[in-house]
Amino acid sequence: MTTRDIVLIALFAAITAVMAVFPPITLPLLPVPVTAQSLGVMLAGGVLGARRGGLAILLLLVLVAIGLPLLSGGRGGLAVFVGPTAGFLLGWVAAALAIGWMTERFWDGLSLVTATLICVAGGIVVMYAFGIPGVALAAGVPLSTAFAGSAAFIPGDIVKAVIAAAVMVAVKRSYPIIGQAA
Ligand SMILES: O=C(O)CCCC[C@@H]1SC[C@@H]2NC(=O)N[C@@H]21
Repeated sequence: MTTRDIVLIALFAAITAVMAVFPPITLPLLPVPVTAQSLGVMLAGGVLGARRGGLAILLLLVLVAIGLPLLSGGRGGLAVFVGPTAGFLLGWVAAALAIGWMTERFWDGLSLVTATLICVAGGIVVMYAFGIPGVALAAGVPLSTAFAGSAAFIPGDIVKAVIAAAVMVAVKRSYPIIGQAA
């Protein structure tokens, strides 16, 4: 781990935190907001790779846990880790790791299409695999309701996946971080 790695990890934790300035939007069925922060998660994994991307999101969650109001709506503190969005928060780390791992694996041929598919696989499939059971458990709703309620996030998350993919491809061209010697 170099000084540059630490700076990049802190930078992407900060970028994801800043995305909390967009007000949370609540949809019917579930007490889980639409948030721009899942875009930060995709960017962390897709630009930094698995290890640094996962650490960036972990750092953000540690700062949230110690009470900083870095989640949308100015939320923070330990309570969020037992609330209805706890599964999604855990899924953020898993998603950054998965997106980072897939980006490293497909680095040489990375195109807008590949990067979008990677962000959808990590930022929707992996993230929701943690979030849906988490919200069912914490909010006391059936898994089917958690599943149906979460489907409403998909269109927005696909838009975020395309934006993240465009950034990943642009960064790969101009300032590649993945695939570089530390
Ligand atoms: O702020 C929180 O406590 C976490 C919110 C998690 C929201 C999830 S992330 C995936 C899905 N897409 C969204 O826009 N919202 C949910």
